[in-house]
Amino acid sequence: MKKYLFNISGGHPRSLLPSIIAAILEGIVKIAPAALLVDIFNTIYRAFAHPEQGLDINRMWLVSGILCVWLVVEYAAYASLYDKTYRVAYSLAASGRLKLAEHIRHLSLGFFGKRDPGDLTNLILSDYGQIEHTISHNLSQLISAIVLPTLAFAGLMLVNWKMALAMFIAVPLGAVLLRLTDSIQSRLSEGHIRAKNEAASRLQEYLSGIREIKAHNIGGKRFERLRQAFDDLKITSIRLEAIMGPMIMGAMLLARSGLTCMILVGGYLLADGELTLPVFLLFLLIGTKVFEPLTVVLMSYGEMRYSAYSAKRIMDVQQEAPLAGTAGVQAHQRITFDQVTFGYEDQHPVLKELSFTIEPRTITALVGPSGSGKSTVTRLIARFWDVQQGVIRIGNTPVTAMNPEKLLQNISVVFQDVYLFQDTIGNNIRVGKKDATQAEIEQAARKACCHEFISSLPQGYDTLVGEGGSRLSGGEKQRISIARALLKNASIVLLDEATASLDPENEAAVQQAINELVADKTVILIAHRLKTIQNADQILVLDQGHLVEQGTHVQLLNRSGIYARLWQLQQEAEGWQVNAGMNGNVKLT
Ligand SMILES: Nc1ncnc2c1ncn2[C@@H]1O[C@H](COP(=O)(O)OP(=O)(O)OP(=O)(O)O)[C@@H](O)[C@H]1O
Repeated sequence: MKKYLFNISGGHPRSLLPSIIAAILEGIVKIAPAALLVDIFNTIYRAFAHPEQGLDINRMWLVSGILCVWLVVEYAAYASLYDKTYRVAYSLAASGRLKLAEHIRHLSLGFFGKRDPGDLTNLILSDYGQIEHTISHNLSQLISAIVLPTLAFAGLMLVNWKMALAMFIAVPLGAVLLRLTDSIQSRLSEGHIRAKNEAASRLQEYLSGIREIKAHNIGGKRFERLRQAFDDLKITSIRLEAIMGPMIMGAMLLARSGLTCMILVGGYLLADGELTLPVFLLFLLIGTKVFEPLTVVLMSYGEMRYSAYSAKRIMDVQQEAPLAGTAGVQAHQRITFDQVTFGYEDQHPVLKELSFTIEPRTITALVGPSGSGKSTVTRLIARFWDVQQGVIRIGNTPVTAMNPEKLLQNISVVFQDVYLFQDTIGNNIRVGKKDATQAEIEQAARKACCHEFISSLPQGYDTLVGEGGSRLSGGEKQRISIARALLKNASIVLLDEATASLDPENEAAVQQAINELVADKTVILIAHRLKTIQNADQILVLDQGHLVEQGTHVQLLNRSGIYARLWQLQQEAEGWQVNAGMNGNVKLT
């Protein structure tokens, strides 16, 4: 129970205290009128036993009056309970969701490789939703189910212990039966959450890949994966209800069988004269009232177990260690790779014993075949992952000792696939510097050659871009991301050259924007077209994770190695021209 409360409260069980106290008070308020009912029974019984005295109508008025006033007290207790539980439930879930999202941001990107996006979405939305429901509904029911029977048991023991024992004798048996189902429930909940995550991931894949699905006409196949995921979800949902339902029902009926037991015992005690009729009626009345919350809580037992599993999933992610490091970062420092070996999976290194130095304020180009590890080098400098062997230093400090946030303040990254937030263009540029003024934003946009096209839009910088920037062209998105980087003005620039897929006009604009960005910076550039890096201070040639050549453009050409071969190939490709004849045939010359 303690661990359950600890987990569902996100490690802050004290925050549940107001709602627990409110639930206990509400339980007491609910059971208290039972004592008045005894008095009414007695008054009526006396009137029947001694007809000559008649019914004490004044006492009936008095007790009814107190019961009326008590309704107001009950209302106040309910209102306080609702206020406390809903406030706590929604506050805990809201702050927990944000805390978790913030925590995830501090984890290495390796964490995201292990989890599906649907899994993480469900974790933040659905698992917290489950906990929200448990705190707002099930927790007060659980407290009622503990408080009411306990108080009733204690009180009734004083009235007639045999009847009290008979009434409650089966409750522990029901509880034991329920405990026995715990491991089955956990396994079923786990399977259900897994199926839910898979369905969410497949749905996300289907929706985000809808363009490719249409273009390649693969709807049927992809839809099959989606259908399969939803089928699995249906099967696990039915299995969860079909197996757990009868078990919970069984426990519930077992617990309630105490009522029958009590009626039998009461019959014998009445016959022996050990029990008076009013007391017997009192037991009957309280019996039905006490088993009510117990029944309700047993009906929600499955939900509570499910939320315990949701809470465990959340706690597991919260316990993932964020990237460590506290050291600050100085601008314009040398970057050193010293015998660096790294693999996304431990057994498969993609960079092998890599050593090189990048001097401040120089341009280093990374060249090599696809999959040789160029992007990985840039990701390691930004510490998206930590290396397994060797060390990367900026100045004399290993990046693993640096505070990841401070490190990233010193780095501008321009990816090939630009992601824009669903916000205005101005705010997308402001990502580079939170407190930037409109003038600074426009200045950065001018340098990045995008001010003109932004100004030509009807709402200018206030134009909303679609999700991921879907309403802008590739070149426009590139320039906006360069404007962001210009505004950030970090001393290290990691650049994935992206001009290859642009039309000549956009390419020239993006190239001009890049030239503005890299001035006086330490630049690490992933180069796909070698003609753009002839003036780089050094070129590192990677092949299957090894550094195979290093030097300037001229030095590497003279070595007649891989770089010279790649250069030759690209020169030949540049010489080709596409001539489309009148008949539409395409000819390479
Ligand atoms: N997130 C990841 N998880 C697992 N493996 C990865 C991941 N990213 C890249 N890899 C693998 O690491 C290797 C190096 O990839 P990397 O992206 O660094 O190469 P690259 O030289 O930049 O390739 P390209 O020029 O095609 O972009 C490849 O074999 C790739 O499949």
